[in-house]
Amino acid sequence: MYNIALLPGDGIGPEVIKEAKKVLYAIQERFGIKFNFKEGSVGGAAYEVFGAPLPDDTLNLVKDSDAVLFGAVGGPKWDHLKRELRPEQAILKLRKELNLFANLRPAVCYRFLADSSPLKNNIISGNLDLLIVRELTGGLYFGTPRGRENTGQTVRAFDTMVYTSEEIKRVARVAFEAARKRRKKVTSVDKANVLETSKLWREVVDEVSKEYPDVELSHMYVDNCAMQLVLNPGQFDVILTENTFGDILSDEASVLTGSIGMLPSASIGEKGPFLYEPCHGSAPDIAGKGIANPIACILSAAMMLEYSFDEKEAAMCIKDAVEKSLELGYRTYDIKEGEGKVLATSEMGDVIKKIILGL
Ligand SMILES: NC(=O)C1=CN([C@@H]2O[C@H](COP(=O)(O)OP(=O)(O)OC[C@H]3O[C@@H](n4cnc5c(N)ncnc54)[C@H](O)[C@@H]3O)[C@@H](O)[C@H]2O)C=CC1
Ligand SMILES: CC(C)CC(=O)C(=O)O
Ligand SMILES: [Mg+2]
Repeated sequence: MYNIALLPGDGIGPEVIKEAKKVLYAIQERFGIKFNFKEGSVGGAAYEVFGAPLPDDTLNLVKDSDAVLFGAVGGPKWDHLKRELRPEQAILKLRKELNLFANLRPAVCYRFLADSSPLKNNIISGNLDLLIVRELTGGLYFGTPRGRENTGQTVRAFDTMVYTSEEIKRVARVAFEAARKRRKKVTSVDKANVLETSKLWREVVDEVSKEYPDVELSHMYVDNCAMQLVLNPGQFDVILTENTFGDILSDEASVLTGSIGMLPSASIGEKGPFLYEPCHGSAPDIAGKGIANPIACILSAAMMLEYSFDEKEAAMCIKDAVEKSLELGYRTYDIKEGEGKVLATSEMGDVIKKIILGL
């Protein structure tokens, strides 16, 4: 029996979590794996009830679980709040509290979705399979000092980017280990021509690479990487990068897969519970309309089965069912093309569930 903390959050978070749960119940039925779901309040939804984006009860629930499936947090309703109270602090705190220092974001363009990619006329289209390994608990999102000073003449705002060699080493090892199971190529992305943190990043990654002589390492500046992703994404196997760069580059990579609604993620560390979440946010522009693409969240559940529970067959079953649904022409609005069958969020979940159950 696996204890799973479900944290739906805000906007489309609850809509996509509902579909992932539906799919996990189908897995339970087909494979006899038992899931015990407990739901926790997080983000703006938690702020409204408890006055805090990550209440103690939710943190305790998470710490007592075997894995966490997270929806999304945030929205314009809470944009006026001071930073500590904003919904986004919940996910940052969870990552830090659980020491989830590596975020794996696989960007795969499914064959049947190649026409949805803006690169459809590029020879690479339909052949995109890269993994972004993003450092998740350091860098700009956590560095201190941060704040504001009003000098009377102007307002100064500042954030700090800090990395220690240990932080770089441990996430680099995750990237090299992942590359070993893939096409054995790591591209480390930084801004070492300008930033001191990036200079250290490069030195440490070079050092770690000596432990992995079978893996080819290259370095690339982040601005060039942003361009290369669009120009020739097939050149990448594993992209290793720091927190902010990885956040931005993965949203960019998601478009190559057809939509940000297709991109799952796993946040891992030395020991669980690990956290799984779609790469997208709460999408306030489509929230409540029942049109969000649930596939990123469903594939995040598949990553949970693989990374937290080693249930490889069940994980593969979800991935195959997603691929089959696309092959059959089912689409959500964000990946629609031509005359394809455009489904609502819950209908897409139903299709994937039925494929898993062979119905
Ligand atoms: N991990 C998290 O909880 C994250 C939270 N956020 C928060 O989410 C809120 C909205 O942020 P945005 O910058 O608008 O990013 P977003 O990812 O929520 O949305 C960007 C665009 O992608 C579309 N989109 C996102 N997910 C989709 C899906 N599953 N299916 C179809 N279309 C989808 C949205 O409709 C929107 O047009 C903000 O408050 C932000 O801070 C943003 C990113 C991550
Ligand atoms: C919402 C943020 C804290 C981070 C983000 O955009 C992400 O992790 O993708
Ligand atoms: Mg992001």
